[in-house]
Amino acid sequence: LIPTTDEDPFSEAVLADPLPFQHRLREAGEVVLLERYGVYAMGRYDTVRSALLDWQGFESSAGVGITDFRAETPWRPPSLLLEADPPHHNAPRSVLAKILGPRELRTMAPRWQADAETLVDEVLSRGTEFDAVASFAEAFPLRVFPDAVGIPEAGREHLLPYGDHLFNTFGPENFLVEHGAPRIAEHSAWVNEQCARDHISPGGFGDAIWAAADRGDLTVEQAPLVVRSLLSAGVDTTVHAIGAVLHAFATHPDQWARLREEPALARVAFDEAIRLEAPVQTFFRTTTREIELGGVRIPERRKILMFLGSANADPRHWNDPQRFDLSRDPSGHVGFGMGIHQCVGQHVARLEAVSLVTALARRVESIELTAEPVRHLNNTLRAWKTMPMRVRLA
Ligand code: HEM
Ligand SMILES: CC(C)Cc1ccc(C(=O)O)cc1
Repeated sequence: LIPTTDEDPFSEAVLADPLPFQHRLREAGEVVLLERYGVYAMGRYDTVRSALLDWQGFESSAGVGITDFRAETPWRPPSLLLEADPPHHNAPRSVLAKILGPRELRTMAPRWQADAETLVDEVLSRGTEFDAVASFAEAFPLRVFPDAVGIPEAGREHLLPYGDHLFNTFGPENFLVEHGAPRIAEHSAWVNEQCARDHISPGGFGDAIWAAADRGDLTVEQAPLVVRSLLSAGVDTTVHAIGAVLHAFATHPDQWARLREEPALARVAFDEAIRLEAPVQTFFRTTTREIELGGVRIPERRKILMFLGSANADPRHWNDPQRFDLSRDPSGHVGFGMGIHQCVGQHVARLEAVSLVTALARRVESIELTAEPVRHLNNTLRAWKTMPMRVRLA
């Protein structure tokens, strides 16, 4: 007998507060049939982790959204990394892994740290009360990342809405997808234009991708799509990850005090916030054969919804999972995925967040919320729209 539920994980209520649904999902079994969509779901840590590692059984090339690319034409050409499996996945992945690796980023660390201090000084010069989303979570990634990719200044306002719609399209065509549909052609046209070689300035990530094509590590047809991956995956995710870190510290003042005593804790704080808040909550895989899990026989070619946020909050694997605790070892969390598709940009994201948090910790004694923060709803992302904050200067 297959555990089933007729709940809608993409409803406004569940997207606004997914924890109660995730608890019911974990309790219902290892694999649960979501009747409303005819797809299967998994919310426990062990099950999600093993499915992510089994890329042969649970493939990405049919898309990581609810639609099966074999049945429906995707709204944009599939990603050569996210929506590809070995062997096609291999070359684009190894090219990006080299470009976005921790060693390559070492040259950017001092520059991003200085940019973060400049931004913090600018914001604090205007006062000690502000909206942390607009002033920091959105402002910092948009200040450093497009320049690091090497795209022109004009039109960067297309980046956030492009990514927001992309992440919505991983879910069903609900109110959120309808909201973004009218302008996505315009955002998409701009994003695709920036991936062309003549829009990329020398020295950045985009230039390195085109250099890989010159070397023959990529074809010239693949290069623009690999640049598109950076513009698709590298903006909204870091914006909402920084929002998650700031929200975690603002709601756990004792952990902010610990960070100020030991600034090196900024790195583990980033991963602990990603574990706890999981800016990327869910995505799908597609079964390539009949798979039996938890006594449930999943037919082949069925979509499986992986709940990363739920896995990161599973009490079967984590002690006191809802606590933001800098003395915890968050390694093994699935907030960046796991296995061959694990986030190739995580070091970029970590460097952005650590740069900003370190700059704040130098100047700010304490942070607190001055009003209830407001959620930004998205079918995939867990995000804040506004986060009213007050700081006390050191
Ligand atoms: C904190 C911010 C971020 C989070 C939470 C995040 C999360 C993820 C997750 C969960 C995956 C796995 C997707 C899957 O298994 O299907 C992934 C893959 C990926 N991410 Fe990130 N990401 C972040 C930042 C970035 C940044 C800054 C970049 C680019 C600079 C990036 C580029 C990618 C790419 C290209 C993939 C596909 C990798 C592959 O399929 O081999 N991400 N990310
Ligand atoms: C969590 C992932 C779904 C984020 C992501 C988005 C887009 C791409 C791409 O390659 O376009 C890669 C990764």
